[in-house]
Amino acid sequence: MACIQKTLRGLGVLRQLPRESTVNQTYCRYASSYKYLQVDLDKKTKVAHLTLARKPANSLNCDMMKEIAMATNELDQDRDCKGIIINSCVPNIFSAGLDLTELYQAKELFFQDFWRSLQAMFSTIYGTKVVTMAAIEGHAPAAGCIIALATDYRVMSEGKFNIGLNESMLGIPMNFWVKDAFIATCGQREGERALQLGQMFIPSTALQIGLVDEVVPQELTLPTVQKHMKQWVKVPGGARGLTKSLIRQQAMDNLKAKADEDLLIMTRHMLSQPIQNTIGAYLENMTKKSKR
Ligand SMILES: CCCCCCCC/C=C\CC(=O)SCCNC(=O)CCNC(=O)[C@H](O)C(C)(C)COP(=O)(O)OP(=O)(O)OC[C@H]1O[C@@H](n2cnc3c(N)ncnc32)[C@H](O)[C@@H]1OP(=O)(O)O
Repeated sequence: MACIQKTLRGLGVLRQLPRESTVNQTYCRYASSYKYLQVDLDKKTKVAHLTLARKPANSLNCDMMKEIAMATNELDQDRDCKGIIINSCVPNIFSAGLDLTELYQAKELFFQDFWRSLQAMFSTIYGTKVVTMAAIEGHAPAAGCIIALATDYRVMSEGKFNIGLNESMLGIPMNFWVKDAFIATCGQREGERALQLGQMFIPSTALQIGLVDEVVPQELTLPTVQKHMKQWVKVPGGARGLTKSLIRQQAMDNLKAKADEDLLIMTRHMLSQPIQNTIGAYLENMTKKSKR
């Protein structure tokens, strides 16, 4: 917890977090606190479900990313929470990645807030001591994939879904902490290939390269994650949590140390005319596609 708070403070996000909620004995303590999430903590199992709930595609706008960081931070501090399952209430879409409508023609100040919120969302999930798992019941491109990469265990549904980091296909260069998270999960060779090509993977290939840990029929995705979570939370939390920190601390420290530099580089790239043109064209295509 101290580690996450230090990082969030470093990223300038902690001051935006709400004060710790007052403890009450309700079953779902967090249920109505968020606009774009449903957060339910089961005090018996000590497992929370953090459900992404921004229709139509769970595209991640600035406020939603802040909410995800806040909710994860709140659960991280809750003695009644040992595990967080991230899933989606949008059929066939885990998350469509960053909200491109907010990135298009963004003002610099807004973009900075947006990018810091992305950094905070990732580092809060990546750095929490509690067990985190993703139930990926549909598409998970770009920042959707980044949320999944931040967790400890990923189960994806069979089907015509894609997961991966397609940024270079959008003309957008990869940044260091996303690259590091991908390579930590899939290895150097896959990283070199997949990130340069901006490759998206169908579930079976994602499984082969280690991007997800299991692929199951869609209706079994959440139950499978719940089954694994039950096992993981039985491991003594102190030892497991410290082991997790030991493994992830270096990446957390790097992100904290280089967050401002990352922001500067991404501001320059993302607000540049060529990338703005690409995002504009991409949005136009999506609008045409959904009118068809
Ligand atoms: C950009 C910075 C990069 C820097 C590199 C560092 C790493 C940064 C991290 C991440 C970068 C990103 O996340 S960029 C976003 C990339 N996302 C995508 O490329 C996905 C785009 N969407 C899709 O491919 C598809 O929508 C889908 C496969 C997710 C689902 O397809 P489906 O056919 O089921 O649905 P529709 O395409 O009709 O979409 C429904 C609805 O949602 C809107 N939508 C979808 N995606 C986005 C989005 N990313 N932002 C905003 N809006 C989105 C789409 O327009 C439809 O809207 P309408 O119904 O209103 O038309």
